[in-house]
Amino acid sequence: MIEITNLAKTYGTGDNATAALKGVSLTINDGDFVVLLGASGSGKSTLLHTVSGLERPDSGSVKYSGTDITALSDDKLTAFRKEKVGFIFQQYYLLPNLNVDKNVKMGADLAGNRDYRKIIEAVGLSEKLYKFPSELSGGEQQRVSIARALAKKPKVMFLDEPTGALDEDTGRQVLDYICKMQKESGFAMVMVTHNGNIADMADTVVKMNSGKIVDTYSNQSRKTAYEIGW
Ligand SMILES: Nc1ncnc2c1ncn2[C@@H]1O[C@H](COP(=O)(O)OP(=O)(O)OP(=O)(O)O)[C@@H](O)[C@H]1O
Repeated sequence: MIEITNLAKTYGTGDNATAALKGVSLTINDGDFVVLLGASGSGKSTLLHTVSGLERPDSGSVKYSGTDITALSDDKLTAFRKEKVGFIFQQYYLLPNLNVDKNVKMGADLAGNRDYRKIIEAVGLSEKLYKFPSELSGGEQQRVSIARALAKKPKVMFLDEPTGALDEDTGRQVLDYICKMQKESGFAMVMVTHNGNIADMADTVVKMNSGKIVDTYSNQSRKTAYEIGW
């Protein structure tokens, strides 16, 4: 369980100050799929970054099963990110000089996971094992980044606009892969998206405005990537 309490973060100072988070509290249960919605600049990415330990908040706490990651030293926070969380971003951050196999192996090595070829197969890239990122389509590159994140066997997966750069067909395919993997592995997922339809796939939907949570609701049942509008 992740307990987020009174999280606040301001960028810049004086006339340049922007309060990106103004006291956000939220509980994320194990295995939950949470979708974060809100207008541009409402604080979604800042929330994702502070909850995942990529950035430090100014105040408030983020407790993973009781451990407050905001109180960890830099070294311990880095170790926490390596061991516990996975990231999938709109930009894929693949290493251009490593082939598909090696890019995914990098994630797998962090978790001592020798079974990572199965994940490459599950995202449908077994045929592309020795291709370099520049030789792949956008959707294929995104699937490599998903496979790399999954290979870490994270407890929580953070996704920032994972389908933002993809066409509808590829976007649905990628979301379907992610959800299948989530069902199998049982990790929690927190996804930022501008596509409001994806909210129908979530357990919990959180709406942000101006650095605050303005609405939270749960869906009775989750739709699949092929059942939602686009
Ligand atoms: N590194 C930064 N330096 C200064 N201001 C920042 C920084 N990162 C974010 N901000 C500001 O904080 C506010 C919240 O930004 P954030 O990226 O969290 O919003 P968002 O809801 O994710 O937006 P988008 O949907 O456009 O990605 C915005 O006003 C933004 O300009």
